Parts: sequence; C-alpha cells; structure tokens
Amino acid sequence: MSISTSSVRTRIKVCGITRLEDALIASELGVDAVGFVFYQKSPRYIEPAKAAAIIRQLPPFVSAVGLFVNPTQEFIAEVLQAVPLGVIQLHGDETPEFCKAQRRRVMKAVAISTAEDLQRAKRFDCPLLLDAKAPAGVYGGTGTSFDWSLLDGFEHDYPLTLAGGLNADNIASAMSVRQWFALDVSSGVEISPGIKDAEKMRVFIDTVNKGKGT
Ligand SMILES: O=C(O)c1ccccc1NCC(=O)[C@H](O)[C@H](O)COP(=O)(O)O
Repeated sequence: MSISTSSVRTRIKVCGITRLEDALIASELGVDAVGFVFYQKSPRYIEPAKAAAIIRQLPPFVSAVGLFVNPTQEFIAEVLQAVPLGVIQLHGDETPEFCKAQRRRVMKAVAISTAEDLQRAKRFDCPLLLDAKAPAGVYGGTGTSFDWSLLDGFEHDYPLTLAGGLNADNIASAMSVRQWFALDVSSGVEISPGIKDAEKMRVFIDTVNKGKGT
C-alpha cells in the first residue's frame, strides 16, 4: 500500500536528555521520543537509575530511547534491567550481526561523510539514523551535518531518521531532501551539553510540525 507523503508526519526525537524538566517540556511540546546517552565518555552521559526515574514520569506514548556506543551485550542487559527503554540506539561501530542479535527494537546510527558510508549503511536490516561522521574517538552530538546531497537516490527498506547539526534554521532544507521518518536533534536545542533550552525546543518542534520549515 502506498501512502501519500503529504499526509505523513515527521516524527521528532530530542536526544541527550539529562534533566526531568527537559524531558517533560519536550513531551508537552509533542516530541515522539527522548534519548538517553549511556556512553560514559559523553558530556550527556546519564546514570541508568536517573534515566529510569525520568522515564517513569514521562506521559504514555513518548518513547524512551537508550543510546549506546560499542556496548557489550552484558552492559545492554544491565541497563535494560534498570531502565524501561522502548528502543536501543546503537551509535558506535556495532556490526549488522550485533544489531540483529538484540531482543529490543534497534535503530542503528551510521556515521556519514562519503557515498561509501551510505553503501555501508545498507548492510543493516533495521531502521537507521544517519548522522555526521565525528572526529576519531567521538561518536555524535557534535552539532555538525553531513553533505545531504550524498542522499540522492539513497533507499533503504526501513525507516530513516536524520541527525547531525539540525536546528530550526536548517529544518526546511533537511525536510526537502526526502520524507524522513524522524528528525533527531541534540545540541541544536541546547544551552550547554545535556541542558536543553525550552524555547529552542519549542521553535524546533513547531517548525518541523509546520511541514517544510519556515
Ligand atoms: O550526544 C552525545 O554526546 C553523543 C555521544 C556519543 C554518541 C552519540 C551522541 N549523541 C547522539 C545524538 O544525540 C544525536 O543523535 C546526533 O548525534 C545528533 O547530535 P547533534 O548534532 O548534536 O544534534
């Protein structure tokens, strides 16, 4: 069945939540998902117990996404035992086999800077988040975008989310590239790493919901 893209809403995920108030404001503003970074080298790292306490206060239907970078299976299991996550976002160098072996829903983040990176992305049989390639040793949340013209003709059988340097000023351009399943933002709605700005979140969400940006 084909659905007219003009009636499809672009979902929104705000990633790198560390404070309850930011999660509640984002939910009130209508985000579809909030993300929690379980990568200790990130300035947005959150203790699993703190993430769990925030997630328990989220309204129903707002999805909680747990972000991991090159985790062991044991670490994922340990976090899942403490935190009611709906989706796992694997944001490192995880293999297609590792992604497939998970028993939760997975979204694989793929770092893009060349057409070859996009070819590599096709090896994953799961929803993808396409993010800008960060400098060596850094995996995301950098506020930089990749060259979206690389996406010309790119197809994948699973939902595609765009991330990397999104903010209210470039949403129009991002949404003109294709019909995205979702847009994912972190630093573009922040005051400082892990601290979100309510007004920036409001403008970002309103702009996406208006359709093609301002
Ligand atoms: O946010 C981090 O610090 C981080 C660390 C390691 C891996 C991923 C990380 N963040 C991912 C995201 O928050 C976003 O999905 C994505 O990278 C876009 O971030 P931004 O460019 O800041 O909007």
